[in-house]
Amino acid sequence: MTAITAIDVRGLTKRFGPVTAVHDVGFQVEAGAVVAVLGQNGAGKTTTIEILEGFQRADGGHVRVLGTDPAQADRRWRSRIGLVLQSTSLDPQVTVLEAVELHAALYPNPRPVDEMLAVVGLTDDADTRIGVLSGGRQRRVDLALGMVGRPDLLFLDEPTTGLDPQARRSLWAAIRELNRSGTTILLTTHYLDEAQQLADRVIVMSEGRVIADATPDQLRARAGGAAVRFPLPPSVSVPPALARHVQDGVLVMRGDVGEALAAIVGWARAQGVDLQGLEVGAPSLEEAYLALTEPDHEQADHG
Ligand SMILES: Nc1ncnc2c1ncn2[C@@H]1O[C@H](COP(=O)(O)OP(=O)(O)OP(=O)(O)O)[C@@H](O)[C@H]1O
Repeated sequence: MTAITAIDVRGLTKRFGPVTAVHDVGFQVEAGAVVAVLGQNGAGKTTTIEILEGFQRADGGHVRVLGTDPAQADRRWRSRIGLVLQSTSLDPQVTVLEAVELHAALYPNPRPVDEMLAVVGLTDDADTRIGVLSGGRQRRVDLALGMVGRPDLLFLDEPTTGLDPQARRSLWAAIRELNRSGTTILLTTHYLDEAQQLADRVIVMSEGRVIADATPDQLRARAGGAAVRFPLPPSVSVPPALARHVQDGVLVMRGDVGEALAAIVGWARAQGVDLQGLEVGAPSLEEAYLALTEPDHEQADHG
């Protein structure tokens, strides 16, 4: 592919009756990048991505995907796009091998099917009927179908929702491998660790608008300086001055690290609390994301 910009969106708007689902959205995705689109339920992610995939029409704005307006796209364009949708209905009677072979036949230059099965860790399940696979293994089949056509651009909608940690890690490895081979990837996820692991850039949507477009590290840096974190052991209670910094069972203090440490260490010594698990570091991507999308989320600055 010669174009440098795989996705170019400007002033994109989409309304459903009185609801403006997408409002003046703009972003670009460079060829070769992995970009994650994050946002709460109803933020407008699916609508935006379905417009990029050519499944919905925009009401306004400029959209180019691999240099083409998806609303006008032809089969050749479609053969350069891979899709892993949130839910796929596969024929439970066909085997894994058959499903991937059938799908590969739709593309002009597919990957060898056995190689594809190896990448997603399904070699041993090649002859298993899809209906008897676990949910996680079915998700690997979805991924194999999305990747087998050697797409220039892959849309991944919540690729690892519901998978166990090992399966998620091996799917991340498969996604990275595909990206290294040159595929641009746009993914949606509700897992911040997934975005941190995979994405070069994160686009955060809220109420139909883009509210942040930056690298994960930039978002973390924007969320404030280092924080001191201490996951509270069960049944340990903290005094009121510290209690207001507790979020989901974790004591999180920002601001002057020395002061925060002194307060925690002083209290822990007095109470005989073991400080195993105490950490000092930049805010996690999850903390940065929550600060952006939930304005009331506690931005604890101790004192
Ligand atoms: N076909 C439709 N008809 C009417 N309203 C719709 C339609 N599709 C989406 N919406 C509305 O548009 C807004 C954006 O929805 P969208 O599905 O794009 O959000 P999302 O960020 O993908 O959410 P989720 O994380 O739940 O998938 C919501 O208010 C939703 O109710």
